[in-house]
Amino acid sequence: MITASYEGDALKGTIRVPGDKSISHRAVMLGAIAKGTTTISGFLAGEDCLSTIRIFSQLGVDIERIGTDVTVKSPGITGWKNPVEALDAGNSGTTARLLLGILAGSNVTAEVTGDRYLCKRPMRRVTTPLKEMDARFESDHETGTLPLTVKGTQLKEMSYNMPIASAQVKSAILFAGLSAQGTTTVTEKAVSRDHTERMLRQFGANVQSEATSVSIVGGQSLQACDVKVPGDISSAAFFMCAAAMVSGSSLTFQDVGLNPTRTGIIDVLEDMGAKVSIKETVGGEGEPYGELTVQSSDLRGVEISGSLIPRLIDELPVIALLATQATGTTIIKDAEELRVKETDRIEAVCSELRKLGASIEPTPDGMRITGPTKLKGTILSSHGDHRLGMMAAIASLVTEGPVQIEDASCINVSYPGFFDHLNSLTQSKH
Ligand SMILES: O=C(O)C1=C[C@@H](OP(=O)(O)O)[C@@H](O)[C@H](O)C1
Ligand SMILES: C=C(OP(=O)(O)O)C(=O)O
Repeated sequence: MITASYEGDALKGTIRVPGDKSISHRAVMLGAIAKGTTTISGFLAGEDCLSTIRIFSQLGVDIERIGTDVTVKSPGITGWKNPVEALDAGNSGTTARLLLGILAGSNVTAEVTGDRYLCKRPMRRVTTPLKEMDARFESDHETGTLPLTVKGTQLKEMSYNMPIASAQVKSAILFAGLSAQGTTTVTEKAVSRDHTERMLRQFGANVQSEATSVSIVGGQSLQACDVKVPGDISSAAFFMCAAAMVSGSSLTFQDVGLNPTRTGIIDVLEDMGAKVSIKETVGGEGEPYGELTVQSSDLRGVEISGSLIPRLIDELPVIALLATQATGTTIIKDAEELRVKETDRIEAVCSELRKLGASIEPTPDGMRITGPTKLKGTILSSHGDHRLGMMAAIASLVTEGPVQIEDASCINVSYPGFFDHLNSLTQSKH
């Protein structure tokens, strides 16, 4: 149990959040598919991305990590070997789903598993379309969940209309398409994060994007390269929301990722009345990043829905907290995907924020929050979900009395050093 006691502390200063989780996973994966040496700087050494490193090491890729610098030396996908033990993705949905797509067209047979949370999350969203490409999966249960055995085989092309906006599903199919015969196309209902497409191009692949469709020609080989990972805007979001809601705050984020498919949080903060300024340093085909400053302000409730949802899906727990401090009602809809994350984030966010006295109601595809409410500290559970754990810690900035957090160690999944940053930014006597 961790006690978070930061009542009313303004956040001030400059922060560099750890590397982007989605980009770190993909850098290791593409480095492992390409033959040769890939270097990664700014890698996120959180538990999820360490699971990805461990798995590709088991497949025979030589991966060395010193802090946030990683070197991937690979014989290329055709040189991978069958792992002796199951590939354990831990808590990481991204690792598991992208891996299923990559292994489907490899010449490896492997069992993929995960922790007790991941083994409950749906995998048919990737295995069903991959089977249309002739992928082979075996399991001794009918639930469509992990553990699953993949028997790599020659895949065929496919055109797939995705029923949900999910970068994990899109990426799994694009990775399978890379080793399939012919051209594979995926079409989304709304654009999800495009890190896979951008990084495939960085590794020399020809990937065509048009509106909500992405196409890849199979049989291309990738060229190892150097990848720079910017700071994770989904991690920064916790402190962005904190700075927006605690009076007297002004916080600057350096080298934070500003990929437009991820910046929904900035749009929402601005809509709610927060002061945000941006200095973009790099654009173009790689990953845009830059400097961002957030200052506190009076906030108002807003509606968050439609194509905005995939651009801020992981930020919704902390946005719900923020909405408790805004005047009026915030409505989050079209976000049913929250129900199949590390936990059911609609039920878990509502039940934890209610314990603090928030006025928040779950709906089938989101939540309704009315504010502003003066919250009161108590014991909260992370439900084993890193984003819930960080939401609870940030809540303690606006509660009367401390928040005690059960099972806070899961925060290391995406944000190692989170409490060190919180302590240094609040500059109080912690
Ligand atoms: O592709 C990715 O790196 C991710 C995609 C999102 O999941 P979905 O694809 O399930 O929406 C997101 O929630 C997850 O944290 C990371
Ligand atoms: C949902 C998340 O990740 P994943 O799906 O990779 O477990 C997350 O980081 O909030």
